[in-house]
Amino acid sequence: MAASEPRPRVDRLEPMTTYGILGVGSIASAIVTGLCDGVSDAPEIVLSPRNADRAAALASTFPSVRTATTNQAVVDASDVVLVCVLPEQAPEVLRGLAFRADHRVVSAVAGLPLGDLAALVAPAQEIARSIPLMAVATRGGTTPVFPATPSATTLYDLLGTSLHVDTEATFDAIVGASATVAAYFDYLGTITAWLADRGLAPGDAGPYVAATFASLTDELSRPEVDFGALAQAHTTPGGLNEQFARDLRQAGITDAVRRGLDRIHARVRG
Ligand SMILES: NC(=O)C1=CN([C@@H]2O[C@H](COP(=O)(O)OP(=O)(O)OC[C@H]3O[C@@H](n4cnc5c(N)ncnc54)[C@H](OP(=O)(O)O)[C@@H]3O)[C@@H](O)[C@H]2O)C=CC1
Repeated sequence: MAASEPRPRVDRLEPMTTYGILGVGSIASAIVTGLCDGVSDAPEIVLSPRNADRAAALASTFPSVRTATTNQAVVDASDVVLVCVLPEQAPEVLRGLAFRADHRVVSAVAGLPLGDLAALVAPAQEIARSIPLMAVATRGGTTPVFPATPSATTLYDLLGTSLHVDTEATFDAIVGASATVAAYFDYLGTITAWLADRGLAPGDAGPYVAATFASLTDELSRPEVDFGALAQAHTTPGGLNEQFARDLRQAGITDAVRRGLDRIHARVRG
């Protein structure tokens, strides 16, 4: 199945769950799309009013989606509240809202610790952090959740697979690891620019590099993925892949990646 083709939904939705979403940006749009696109019994979803154009576009595309007039109206109408605002916006947005004890809260906000989140949404008890990626739009996301509350695991199993994480420190390490995507594209961009500098038309260089790495997707899709074995499988002794990997290691790239991750982890842990 192509990566962009929506997967069939696994039917594990609790009956009558209404999702409320605070912050209708990129990740919220992906979640709404994954919950609703091609789904005949999509859940009711209530969107916060800010970013009205994006909310209106989702509401007009999916019949079970509507926009509330205030953030409090989103919370009042919802069983499960998804927090999808930016980290710096979250305390102010949540502080002004009244939650019920039976509200379930799932936060996508990177860097907002569970304890701080719990204080902001009190008296709600069932609270989880999560790291959704854009693949949730096609129900192909693997989403780390901490703790693995029923509402968080149900939601992300509908959107692909939930990954249950045991401690908040490990969860924050995954937040750090998820910050490596821009660097990955920068790496591919560097290879593309280098090829263009050596005469390949820029319009051909990008698609060539993209196709080279896209062709590896199947190898990444296996549940028992082993990066050491994959590296070995792509290495001929004395060959070009071996030389390039050695050059990068000797230049300190591996250590730089670890140091960068350490710095991100420290930042996420505050
Ligand atoms: N994008 C991603 O791949 C991932 C994102 N996340 C997390 O998800 C969260 C959202 O990220 P992302 O979707 O990329 O960010 P966006 O900036 O795209 O979305 C945030 C949205 O929140 C809205 N907003 C701001 N203030 C309020 C408010 N008072 N009430 C209601 N809505 C408000 C913003 O509106 P406006 O534009 O008008 O300011 C914007 O639409 C972040 O905390 C991020 O850490 C986590 C994993 C992956």
